[in-house]
Amino acid sequence: MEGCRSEIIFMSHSMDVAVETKIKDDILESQYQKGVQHLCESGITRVPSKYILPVSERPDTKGGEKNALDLNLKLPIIDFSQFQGSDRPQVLDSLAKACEEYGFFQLTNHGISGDVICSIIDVSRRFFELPFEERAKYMSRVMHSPVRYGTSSNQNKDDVFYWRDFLKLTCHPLSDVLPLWPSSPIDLRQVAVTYSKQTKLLFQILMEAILESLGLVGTTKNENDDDILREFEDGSQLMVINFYPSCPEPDLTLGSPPHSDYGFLTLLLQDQVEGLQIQHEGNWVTVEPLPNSFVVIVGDNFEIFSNGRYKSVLHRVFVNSSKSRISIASLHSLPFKSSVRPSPKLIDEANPRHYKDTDFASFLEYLSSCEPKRKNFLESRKLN
Ligand SMILES: O=C(O)CCC(=O)C(=O)O
Ligand SMILES: [Fe+2]
Repeated sequence: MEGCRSEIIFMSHSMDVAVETKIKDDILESQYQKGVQHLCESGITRVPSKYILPVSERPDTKGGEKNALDLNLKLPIIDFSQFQGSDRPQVLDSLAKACEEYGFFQLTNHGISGDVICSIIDVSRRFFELPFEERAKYMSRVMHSPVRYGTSSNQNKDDVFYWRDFLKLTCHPLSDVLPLWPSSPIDLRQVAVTYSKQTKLLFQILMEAILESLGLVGTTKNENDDDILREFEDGSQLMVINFYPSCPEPDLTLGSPPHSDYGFLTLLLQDQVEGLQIQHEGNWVTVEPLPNSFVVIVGDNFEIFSNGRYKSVLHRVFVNSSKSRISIASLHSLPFKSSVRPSPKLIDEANPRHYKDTDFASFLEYLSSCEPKRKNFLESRKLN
């Protein structure tokens, strides 16, 4: 009898512990869902276990953190002003080489003024400095909300969280989405509209040049060649403002996991703080910030459209212990309802079709069904 009683007491005690632990975990989980900035404001001095990556995925392992100089690499830089002049054929060659070998390049002299660039970085910083309650108005766990303040990479799915908060703004069709954008800071809408319109235009001009580098549009244009360019006029555009607070133990975590971007091209603006790395020949290479330039990233849709000739590039973000970092990604693709498929002109006997058709709905389905790590979505679109 006595033994039985103590067993019951022991059981109810261990149940209390289990319930208590569960309640504690739930409270902590709801704290993490509020974002890294909120966590930092509570005065933490260590990285909570929720953000600690397995050793093999930390920034200083897995191929090592390298800069281009150590690897004897010259990361591609394209001077946009040369597109217009007599050097256009050579610049198109460099463009093709960058997209084939690296899946990215840095773009200088692109024509978007320093003022527009400073203003968007400045207003983004002010947004993340707002009181939490103001930012929280835009918090949503629904992946495709037109406006979404969130944290980590996929906060509904990530076991380990990443050291990033973000504000995602759908930019098209502008008149529908603008009233949903944050009304504070007071100048955010106006600054972000100017920035999104100018990056959209830059994307369209770049697309024309890149299609020319693939031999798909050119001096002898025909009607079909222009179809895709016309589709881009009404294409999708998403702006993601990323904020990476400084981190007390940056070696244990990442700001963003290795991933490729979904669309055709991403025009990425980074402030002067290092963090972005691209994967090249198995190494993680830091893309040093170049003042007033864009990092142009080839996305999954473009790899599919080019039938594998241009490569969507894996990239990730590391954080540091002294400075917060801001980046603004402008992601461009065809209209959400369009299908993306390899261009028929890039398919022949020697180079058969390598990818299935895809659309945005299947991407969203993929996102809600599994962890968006590495190149899995693109892998799922590959034939054979
Ligand atoms: O912050 C960065 O440099 C990269 C951000 C990024 O990869 C993204 O928003 O898709
Ligand atoms: Fe990205």
